[in-house]
Amino acid sequence: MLARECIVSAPGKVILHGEHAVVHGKVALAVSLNLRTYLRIQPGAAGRVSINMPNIDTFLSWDVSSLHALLPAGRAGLQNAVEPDAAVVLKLREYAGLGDGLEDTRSLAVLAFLYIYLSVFAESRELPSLTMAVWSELPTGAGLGSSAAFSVCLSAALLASRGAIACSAVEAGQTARWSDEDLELINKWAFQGEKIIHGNPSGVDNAVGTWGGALRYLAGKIKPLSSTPVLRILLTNTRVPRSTKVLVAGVRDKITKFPAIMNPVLESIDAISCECERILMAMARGPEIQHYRVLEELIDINQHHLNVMGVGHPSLDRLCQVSLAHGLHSKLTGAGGGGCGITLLTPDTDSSVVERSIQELKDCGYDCWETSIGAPGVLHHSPSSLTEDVLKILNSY
Ligand SMILES: Nc1ncnc2c1ncn2[C@@H]1O[C@H](COP(=O)(O)OP(=O)(O)O)[C@@H](O)[C@H]1O
Ligand SMILES: C[C@@](O)(CCOP(=O)(O)O)CC(=O)O
Ligand SMILES: [Mg+2]
Repeated sequence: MLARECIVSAPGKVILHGEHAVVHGKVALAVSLNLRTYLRIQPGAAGRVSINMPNIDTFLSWDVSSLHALLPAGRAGLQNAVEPDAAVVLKLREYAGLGDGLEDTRSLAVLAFLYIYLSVFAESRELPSLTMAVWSELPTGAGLGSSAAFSVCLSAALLASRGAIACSAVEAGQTARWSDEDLELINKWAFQGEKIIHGNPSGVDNAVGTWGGALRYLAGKIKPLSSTPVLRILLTNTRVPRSTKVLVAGVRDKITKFPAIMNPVLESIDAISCECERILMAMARGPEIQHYRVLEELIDINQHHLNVMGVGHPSLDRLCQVSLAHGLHSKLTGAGGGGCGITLLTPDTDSSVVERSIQELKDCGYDCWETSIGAPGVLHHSPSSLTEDVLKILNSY
């Protein structure tokens, strides 16, 4: 059996407030980014499954017949995306030669692919031969949700290829969205991919990757923030590598060790997200400079909380100091421990201040750029809707 061809993309995200706390049932506010992950599935060489992930320098190929032995027992059906079972994940690790306990970039990506591929096709009589290529504009492991964009793409492309969600041809030069029902299913399976990569994800990143735009996320409940003001944000990548899985586990340990100390911090972050949402709504009706002053204070308080939770890093402290020297307020975004931070630009920020801040942050060895937020969620592409660069990369596998 050959897989159907399918090209998809999904955006990264920025968490304005609520990272980590959202894993423990608190509110997070997140917005999609104009940086995307692109993934193409093609009918591959007969009897082979090949995956090409140039961002992480990983190129692997297996015999379909050998993958059959890995099909999970007790198949739950496509609508009930099942939690990755530890024994199943261990079996996949052994099969792919990844060894137990390996949490590196490549292992997690390979496991996420194998898990979603085998689960999505578990009920069909045959496993399809296919070639997958994935390319991302997002930095990997930097807090911008590359794992979720990857998981959303995997889920959408494999479900479409299986015929479980709509997969009709997209007109030349165009992209298409899926129905809400299809998006729900994409999101469910992407969440399972995130579970492999993050261990214990909240689901906010895959929700943004699936639906795009700005949203409020609380314990699995997604509320689109329909009327938000246009916010100008600087993104800074400290380029300090870190793993979301390790950082999320560290926060959980701290909460277990010091519940009476950490729970009030989580409550406070929840209140920050709620206050931020209230201000954003008021700004959508008529922005005033005082609103920006409140947003700046909320950023500062939250950054202190994130440090208390143990997910700060000297590189992020430096970002906050450099930007504050120019009157700008920053906090980490995503899992922290390095990776990216956001800086709020306000209407009274002079363009020369922005330019000087960007230059000073670059002088620290960081990447820094003004971003645009609110991109569409997962998209189905015609090949001609892709830029030449992306098409060239996907076509080379
Ligand atoms: N383009 C990609 N190709 C392959 N794997 C990817 C890609 N982008 C992300 N991943 C997977 O996601 C992981 C990074 O996820 P994570 O630590 O959550 O950081 P973030 O989501 O902030 O980028 C990588 O280790 C890798 O397994
Ligand atoms: C820390 C957390 O809140 C966000 C992680 O985002 P990222 O993987 O660092 O992009 C974890 C989660 O919500 O699953
Ligand atoms: Mg992630």
